[in-house]
Amino acid sequence: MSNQLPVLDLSAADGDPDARARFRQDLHSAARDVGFFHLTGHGVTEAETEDLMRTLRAFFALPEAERLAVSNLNSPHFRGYTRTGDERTGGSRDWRDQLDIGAERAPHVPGPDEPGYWWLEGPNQWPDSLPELRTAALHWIDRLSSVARRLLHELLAAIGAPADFYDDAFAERPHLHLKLVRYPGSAPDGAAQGVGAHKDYGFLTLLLQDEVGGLQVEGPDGTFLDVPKVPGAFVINLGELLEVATNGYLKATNHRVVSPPGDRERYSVPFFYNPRLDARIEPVPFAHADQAPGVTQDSTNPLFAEYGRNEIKGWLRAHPQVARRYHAELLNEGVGAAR
Ligand SMILES: O=C(O)CCC(=O)C(=O)O
Ligand SMILES: [Fe+2]
Repeated sequence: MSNQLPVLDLSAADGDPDARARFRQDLHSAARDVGFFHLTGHGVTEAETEDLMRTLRAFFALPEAERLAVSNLNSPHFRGYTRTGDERTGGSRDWRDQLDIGAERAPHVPGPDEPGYWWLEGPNQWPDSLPELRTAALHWIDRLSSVARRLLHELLAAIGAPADFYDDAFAERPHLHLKLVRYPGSAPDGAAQGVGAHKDYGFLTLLLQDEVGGLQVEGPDGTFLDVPKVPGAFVINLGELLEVATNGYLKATNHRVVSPPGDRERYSVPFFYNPRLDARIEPVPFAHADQAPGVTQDSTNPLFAEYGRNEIKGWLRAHPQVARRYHAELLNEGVGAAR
């Protein structure tokens, strides 16, 4: 099955009251029933998108040595380039390479009384020979945060919650995260795992994908549906913190990427709209709170209301080499127990 997800037009939120009410209704159902949808009317132009994609292609076309010069094995902050095959999801090897980028900040080495998740704050690594990458990526982070902020406000209003309820959680030092990703065709052993089934850890993910396809979302009956590209649209999905925030009324949805056939490459750019690492996500009061079933109980993937804890569990299990090299003490404490 394909193309089953709703397409929502964010510009309707600024339209007449009827259009806005309809938009919120559709947003409410899409977020509650599937947790995945396409978003148009976001205001990001084709030229901006083309600019980012051109830079992304230039990055992956660099000689491997230049990509490895910014390897995340150099970074206790999990920033930089991950080689194909070095990342794991669901305990199995993913077949993609990627560059992890976040807000540009000085390293935050946690003191003895500070939680280990402060390691996630730190500088990015940029390839010397592609200075335009830094400009394009930081611009994209800026643009998409304002789209995500509007969307989160609309979503909260749509479920009958105060739209600004989480503004403090995002104030000053939101832990924004961008990934440039390449799926380089199928792995030699024929395993089809581009990235294994998982949920995202924060509030909202805004994904730009090319035409190749392979992204799949898990439906309520456990089968995975294709999410083909809709021109001009971002794919939006809800992360674990929105599930925590609404006590399970909204669900973080499992998704995965199946490797493209043969040596066909696929590119994607997920942007994760995340709050401050030390934000504690209090339950939001909202109109349907009495229908909330509680958050998903999964002993292999506990959900934490303190965002930094929820985030670092994911990094430690996805990047075992970085974890072993720099964070043995966190592994020993059981932070990010494998799933
Ligand atoms: O590449 C994609 O389409 C999705 C990637 C993804 O789900 C992730 O990196 O969290
Ligand atoms: Fe994801």
